[in-house]
Amino acid sequence: MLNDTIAAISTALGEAAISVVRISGPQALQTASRVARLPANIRPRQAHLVQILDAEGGALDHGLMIYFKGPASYTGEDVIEFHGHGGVLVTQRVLERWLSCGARAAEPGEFTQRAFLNGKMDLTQAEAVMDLIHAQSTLALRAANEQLGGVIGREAAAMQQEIIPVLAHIEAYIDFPEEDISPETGENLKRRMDGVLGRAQKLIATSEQGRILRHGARTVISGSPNVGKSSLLNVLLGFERAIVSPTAGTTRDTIEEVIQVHGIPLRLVDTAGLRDSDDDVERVGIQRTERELERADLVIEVVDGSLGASAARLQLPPALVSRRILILNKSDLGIHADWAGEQGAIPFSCLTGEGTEALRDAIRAVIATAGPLATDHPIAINARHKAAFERCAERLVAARAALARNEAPEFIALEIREALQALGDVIGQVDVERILDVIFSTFCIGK
Ligand SMILES: Nc1nc2c(c(=O)[nH]1)N(C=O)[C@@H](CNc1ccc(C(=O)N[C@@H](CCC(=O)O)C(=O)O)cc1)CN2
Ligand SMILES: Nc1nc2c(ncn2[C@@H]2O[C@H](COP(=O)(O)OP(=O)(O)OP(=O)(O)O)[C@@H](O)[C@H]2O)c(=O)[nH]1
Ligand SMILES: [Mg+2]
Repeated sequence: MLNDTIAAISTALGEAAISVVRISGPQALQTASRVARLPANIRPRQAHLVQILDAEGGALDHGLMIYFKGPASYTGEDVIEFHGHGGVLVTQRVLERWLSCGARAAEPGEFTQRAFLNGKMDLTQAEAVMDLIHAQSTLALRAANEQLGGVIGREAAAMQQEIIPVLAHIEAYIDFPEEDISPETGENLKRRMDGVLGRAQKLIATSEQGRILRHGARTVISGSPNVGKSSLLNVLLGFERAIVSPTAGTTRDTIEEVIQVHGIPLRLVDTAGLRDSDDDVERVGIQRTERELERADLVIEVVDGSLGASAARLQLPPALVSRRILILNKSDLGIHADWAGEQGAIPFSCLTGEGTEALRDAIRAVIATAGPLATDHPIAINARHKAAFERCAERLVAARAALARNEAPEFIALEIREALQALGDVIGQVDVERILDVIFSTFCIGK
C-alpha cells in the first residue's frame, strides 16, 4: 500500500495567491521529471523555479518546486511540493498532470496517515493536526499545539514504562509456581499501579475540557419573547446576525454562531422565546429551544430587568442550574426593585454595552468548573483517548484487586497486559505479539 505515490491539492481551492500540490511516495521524483523539466542538480529542501508542462509539452503553470528527500519529509517518504498560481482551473490541471504521470489521487488524510505509518508521529499527534486546523479559539489552538508536540503520547508512553516492570515482576512468578508473591513485593507493585491509575484519572478529568475546546461549549440564550436574546447574540458577535424587533416572537428557528470568550470557544445558540403560542411555526421553534436546553453546557437566561420579577423565568433541570447565568437586560431603562435579591444576576444593556465584561467573566467561571483550562501545558484529551485511558484504569483496578486476593500470577499478568495495550492504543502502538497470537492461534501445533 505504501508502494504507490500519492498526489493531492493541499491548499483550499479558490482564487488565491498561491496553491500547493503535494506528492509523496517512492516515484515522486520520477513523476516530477515527467511533469516538469527539472534542473540537473535538484537539491533537497531548496526551491527551484520550474514550468509544469502539459502532455503536448505546452506550459500549464510556472512555480516553485521543492523536493524533500525521504525520510526527512513530512510523510517520511520522498515528497515533492509544487507551489503554483492559486487559480482553481490551473491547480486542478496541474494535479491532473501529476495523476497522468504516475501518481494516484490521495485519500483524505493519507499524507498524515503515511507520516504516522512511517513513524514520523504517533496517533495523538496525527489527531492534533486536524485539531490545529479546526481550532476556533486561542485555548483550543494552544492545546492542539501541545498535543502536536507530543505531550499526550509521551504521557501514555511514560505510564507504560511504569507498568512494564510490574508485569515483568509478576511474570517472574509464573515461572516459579512454588513461590508466593511476598506481601512486601505485593505492596510495592500496588503502589506502582496506583501511581499510573492516578495519572490515568487526571487525564480522564481533562476530557470534558477537551470536548469544549474541540467542539465549543454549547451556550443557549434563552428566555421569554422580546427580552433581548437576539440583541445579546448580536452584541456578543459584534455584528447584526439575528433579526431584532419589538414584536414578540421574532426569532423562530435557532441561530448558531461560534465566538470565543477569554480564549474559550462557545457555540452560541439564539432561540425562540418561550411562551404558550397558537402559531404552528413558533411552536416548532419553541420545541427546538427545549431540545437545545437539554444539551446545553451553559445557559444564558435573559429577562427584561426593567420589568418586575413576576415575568416568566426558565424552568431549568437541576443539573443545569449551576450552569446558568442570569442576565437582567435593558438596564438602560432602570432595573426593577424585584431583582434586588437575585444572587449573581448581571445587569446588562444591549444598547449601552453595560455588563459585557461581567458576562464574559461569568462565562469563563462556569466553564472553568469543568476543569482547568489555562495551565502551562494544557492537556485536553479527546473522546478516543478518554475511552482508552478508562480501559487502562479499569484493568489496573482489576489487577490490583486480583493481587489483593492472591490470585494466580497468570491472571494478574493478563489484566496488566490489557492496561498496557490500552495505553498503546492511545499512541497507535500495535502489539505485534497480540496480532501474532490471533493469527497463529488458528494454526495447529507443530505446523
Ligand atoms: N510547504 C509546507 N508547509 C507546511 C507543511 C508541508 O507539508 N509543506 N506541513 C504539513 O503538514 C506543516 C509543517 N509540518 C512539517 C513537518 C515536518 C516536515 C519535515 O520535512 N520533516 C523532516 C525534517 C525535519 C527538520 O528539518 O527538522 C523530518 O521530520 O525528518 C515538514 C513539514 C505545515 N506547513
Ligand atoms: N432599551 C433596551 N431595549 C432593548 C435592549 N435589548 C433589546 N432591546 C429591544 O427589545 C426588543 C426585542 O429585542 P430582541 O433581541 O428581538 O428580543 P428577543 O428576546 O430575541 O425576542 P424574540 O426573538 O421575539 O423572542 C427590540 O425592540 C430591541 O431593540 C436593551 O438592552 N435596552
Ligand atoms: Mg430573537
